[in-house]
Amino acid sequence: MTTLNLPPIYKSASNDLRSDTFTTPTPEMLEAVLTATMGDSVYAEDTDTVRLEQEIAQLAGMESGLFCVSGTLSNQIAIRTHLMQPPYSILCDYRAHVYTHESAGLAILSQAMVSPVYPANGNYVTVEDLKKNFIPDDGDVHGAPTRLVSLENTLHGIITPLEELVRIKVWCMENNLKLHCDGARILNATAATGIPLKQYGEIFDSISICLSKSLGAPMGSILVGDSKFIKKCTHFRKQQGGGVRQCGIMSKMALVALHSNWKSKMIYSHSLAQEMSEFCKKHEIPLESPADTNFVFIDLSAANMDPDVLVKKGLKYGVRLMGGRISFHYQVSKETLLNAQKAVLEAFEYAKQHPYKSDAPTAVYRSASVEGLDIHGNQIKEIKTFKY
Ligand SMILES: Cc1ncc(COP(=O)(O)O)c(C=O)c1O
Ligand SMILES: C[C@@H](O)[C@H](N)C(=O)O
Repeated sequence: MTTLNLPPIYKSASNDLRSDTFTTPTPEMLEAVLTATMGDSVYAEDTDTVRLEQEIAQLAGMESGLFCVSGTLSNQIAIRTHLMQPPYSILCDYRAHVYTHESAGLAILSQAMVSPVYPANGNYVTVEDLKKNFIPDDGDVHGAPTRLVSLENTLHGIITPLEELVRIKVWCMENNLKLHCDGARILNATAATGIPLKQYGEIFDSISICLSKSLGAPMGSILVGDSKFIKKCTHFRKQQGGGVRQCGIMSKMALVALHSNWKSKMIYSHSLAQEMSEFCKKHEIPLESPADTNFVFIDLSAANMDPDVLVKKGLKYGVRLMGGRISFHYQVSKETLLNAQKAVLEAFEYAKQHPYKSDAPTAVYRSASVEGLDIHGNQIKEIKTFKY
């Protein structure tokens, strides 16, 4: 095994709590690239990619898998493939990524209306919530009948209980609805609950499984479903520019991540989130939702906390934050957790003296670096306000 002399750019994301998307490739992943297969993936000729797709599909108990360069692409082509003959609509949580953060893909690619669902329990959607927002295909020309339910598990790090997923599945079958899972962090759910991915696979018609989130690969997702469905998704993937050539470079790094002890890595990140959650509770810092897995969501409005102050406190302690969402992943160090706790507590104490109220719409994520540089590398005059 050669020892690559990596340039500093490959610094680990040990102090980056903006998202679990910020993990950087490990030296082992980079070494593996040197022996990656080099087939053209548009023709499904790349052995490492085919292997990755098959391994993930098998893990999920599904017939086929398809490599997508992003979770957004994976979600959008899945939903597009399930839907036939508009007008139609989909049901999803009002916070769902497919609805709020995929650039209106549902409206543009699928021509779908969305009925956003507000869970009565505040955390995860139940079948009762869905029934309240269901649009029947009863011939009424005013409506866009519900054709698909898209769930996100985990959503904001919250796990939907298996029994609720089963209840939703039964209802979907009774109403001839497709059921998709945005499983960007379904591996976190399976690591936290011990429920095999295959059991989730029995419930959903399709699952988008991100490689680039807590699993720690640098890129990509695997969309799983039955073979006929995946064959059609391949068509939409090409249409959307997702047919990539020598994909083995990416697939080999994902295989390294998949063959590592990913469950214990995720459980470690969940333990950090738990420590942060307990710390917040100890100091009566309000949280938006339970820290079931790798996220802690500070309730900024209840805390009267200015997200910009929190981000700046983070920088003071050498921690990268984006706002009230604090994201943990396996590369985060214990030292970073302690520094983040200092930053959060100081921001909370500051908020007591300078309560922050804002009715302005706030972005949830940001595309600019928290180090004060925008995406073009120009110095940001001031850090933008955003919700998380
Ligand atoms: C829940 C969820 N779904 C889907 C995505 C989209 O994944 P990608 O960023 O790879 O498009 C993300 C963000 O990365 C996400 O957080
Ligand atoms: C920014 C957002 O799209 C990404 N999925 C995240 O959770 O960080």
